[in-house]
Amino acid sequence: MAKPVSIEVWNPNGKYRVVSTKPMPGTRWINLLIEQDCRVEICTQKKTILSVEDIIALIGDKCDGVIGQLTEDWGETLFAALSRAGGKAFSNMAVGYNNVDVNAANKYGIAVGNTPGVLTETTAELAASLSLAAARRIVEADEFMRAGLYDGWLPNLFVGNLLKGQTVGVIGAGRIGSAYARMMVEGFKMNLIYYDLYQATRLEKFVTAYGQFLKANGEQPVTWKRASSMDEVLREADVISLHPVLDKTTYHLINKERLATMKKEAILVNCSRGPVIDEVALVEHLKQNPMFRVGLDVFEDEPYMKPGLSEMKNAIVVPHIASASKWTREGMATLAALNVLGKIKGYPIWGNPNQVEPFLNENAQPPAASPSIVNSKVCRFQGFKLSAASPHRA
Ligand SMILES: NC(=O)C1=CN([C@@H]2O[C@H](COP(=O)(O)OP(=O)(O)OC[C@H]3O[C@@H](n4cnc5c(N)ncnc54)[C@H](O)[C@@H]3O)[C@@H](O)[C@H]2O)C=CC1
Ligand SMILES: O=C(O)C(=O)CO
Repeated sequence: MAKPVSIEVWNPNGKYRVVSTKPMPGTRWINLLIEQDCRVEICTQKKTILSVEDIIALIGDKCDGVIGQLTEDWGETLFAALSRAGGKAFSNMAVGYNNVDVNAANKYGIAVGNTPGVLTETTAELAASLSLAAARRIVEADEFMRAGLYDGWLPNLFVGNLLKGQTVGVIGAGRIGSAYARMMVEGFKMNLIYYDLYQATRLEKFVTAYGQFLKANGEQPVTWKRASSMDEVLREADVISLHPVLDKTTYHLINKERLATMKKEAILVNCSRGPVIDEVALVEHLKQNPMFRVGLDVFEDEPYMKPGLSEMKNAIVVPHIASASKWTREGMATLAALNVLGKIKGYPIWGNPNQVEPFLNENAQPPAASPSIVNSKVCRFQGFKLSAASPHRA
């Protein structure tokens, strides 16, 4: 058993014990729990990634619910420990939950929450930033300036790619992929090609309408195409951004063979999960193709980078910050806390996890519901429909 970890306690006499494995931004999430008779314990240990043993120590003998992080390994061992402690709910403070073994949670009847929607635009904005930074070589140019190497304007200095009129490719056109596509199409007048298992109807309508608007104003219209295979996107697009979930079907989706099919001067952006790209193959491809550029927010073995990646001038690397805007991170904390609280209090599940705004309104009590439970079909909850008459907390 690991040594006891350091904690901060709020509302010590609360009836329900809720543990957060990390301090999270804002205080609304804490207040919402306290108002509903929860004792909130926040782990303040100076250790970025908690081990399974650390979390078992945090759960202790009595714990009603845990708010955890995507860096933690929520599998059989932790769900068994939470169940022994009387726990009913776990929520990731993340939309992605590839770190959670949902089957193990089901086995112990524990609800698993995630935090969709509140990070869509923030994450898409970072993907757009990386696309731009890669296209216009912003990081290389910044390093050059700071190194005192600039001695005057030159016709060939840091020449990059113009995005206007080029094709943006999106793999995984869900919430974030679609938001990114809209930004690139509207912001830079790029044409769209996308691949997803499902049709992105709203996105298609948006591009069609914007194309018509441009045409009516005497400009070249933008176009869209739903690709029948991922390879079609890789072959045709100039900038490709990855936004699928990480699962067995998307592990190493981008590998040596697929990199070879991409344009020599293409830009690849990844704000999904690191293992979607075979990072060793990527490093080799970057070495062989100096005009190929990448913008990476996520890595195969976080917090590490595969050997050679950090030396590549044609790679921009940032430390998994795509959802890091204040509003989003505070909102993620709120949704995660309300997922756990909802299950503890026996509230139903919100009908539409794509519309979580009512939970984020700081000027009103949130609905009496769990915003997003991914195993709701297995964990028994009452059905709950999103409507104007939705019950609100007193
Ligand atoms: N870097 C970061 O900080 C962040 C990363 N993420 C990652 O982004 C992912 C996507 O988030 P959302 O857009 O909210 O989820 P979403 O569920 O709305 O979108 C995921 C899309 O991927 C598609 N998909 C699944 N398997 C596929 C396959 N084999 N090929 C092509 N498409 C496939 C789905 O049909 C869906 O449309 C999350 O699961 C998470 O891992 C999310 C937020 C922040
Ligand atoms: O939400 C997620 O899935 C993240 O990666 C962090 O925002």
